[in-house]
Amino acid sequence: MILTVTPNPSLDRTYEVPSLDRGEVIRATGERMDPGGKGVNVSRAVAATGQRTVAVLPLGGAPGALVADLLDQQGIEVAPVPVAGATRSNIALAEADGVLTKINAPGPELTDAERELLLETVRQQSRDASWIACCGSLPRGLAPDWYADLVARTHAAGARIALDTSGPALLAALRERPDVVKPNAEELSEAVGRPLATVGDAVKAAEELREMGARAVLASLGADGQLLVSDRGAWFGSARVDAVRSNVGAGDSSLAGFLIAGGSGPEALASAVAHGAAAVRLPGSVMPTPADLDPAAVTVTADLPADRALTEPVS
Ligand SMILES: Nc1ncnc2c1ncn2[C@@H]1O[C@H](COP(=O)(O)OP(=O)(O)OP(=O)(O)O)[C@@H](O)[C@H]1O
Ligand SMILES: O=P(O)(O)OC[C@@]1(O)O[C@H](CO)[C@@H](O)[C@@H]1O
Repeated sequence: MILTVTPNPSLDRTYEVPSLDRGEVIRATGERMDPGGKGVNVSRAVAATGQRTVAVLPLGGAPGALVADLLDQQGIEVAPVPVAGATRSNIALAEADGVLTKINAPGPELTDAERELLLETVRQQSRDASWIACCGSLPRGLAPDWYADLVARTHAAGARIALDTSGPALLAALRERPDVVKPNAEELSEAVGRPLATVGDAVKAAEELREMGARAVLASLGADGQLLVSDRGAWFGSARVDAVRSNVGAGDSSLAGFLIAGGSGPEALASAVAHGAAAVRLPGSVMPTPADLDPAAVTVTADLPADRALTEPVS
């Protein structure tokens, strides 16, 4: 079973708009609602493959009830932590030319009792977990070392940890040796404090994250593909996508693909890339089913294209 932990889930509301004109009333041409938050998306993607997953998440207020309903409709097993504050709503504005603007709300502040209940729920659910994916930003009330503490506790109980977060929460948790971390290019650049212009720059940064404690680094580089750096070696994977519809949750879909394929080595990287490529062909944060995957379009190589310039360099 793959357990996911999303301390700050969201109701994701996507509006399709012709274009963004600041200061004007913009009439949306389409709208959709998805249960969101990075770990929630990982659970949705794992469940789409038929594997068992449980999502641990605080839920509160009317948006929280809606998230619970949407997850129920999708058949996702949830271990909810009731909280007094309302679950946040995150807004995505998708323009006709493909540009996506996101507004992520801070979310409710968790009380001491809610924080304890969240940890206790993770502890109870982690008994049958092969992997625990800890994902997303931390809500107010959880200190930056909250993930570090969770990694230390769950490692002691024998589960493997995948971590997808950023900033101080990522840096603190690295010290507890998570089994894999999944930064995107911006998060990787921020963690090492340098710009990334080439695949080689990303490889060096991933190696540095390993020196800081990560056992493996699965770095997602947007349209350029993904990189896996571990004690077994380093590989680069990519897949061509002709029509990108939405990249919301593509990283989460990738992490799910990586974990369901065993969570290490080139086969798991190939699965991560296939899931990322399939996710961007789908609208909003819809997660791919096995029928959406095109494994034949994926290339994985140990011959790293170090000099290749990143399509979207991070400055
Ligand atoms: N434009 C694209 N063309 C082809 N593949 C893409 C594109 N954008 C993303 N992907 C695939 O999806 C993966 C994840 O994308 P990205 O690096 O943007 O993740 P992310 O920033 O973590 O996303 P999120 O936080 O929304 O889940 C990429 O590594 C790649 O495999
Ligand atoms: O604010 P965070 O926790 O960093 O990210 C939250 C979020 O942007 O991540 C998911 C996509 O990866 C969305 O479902 C959700 O809205």
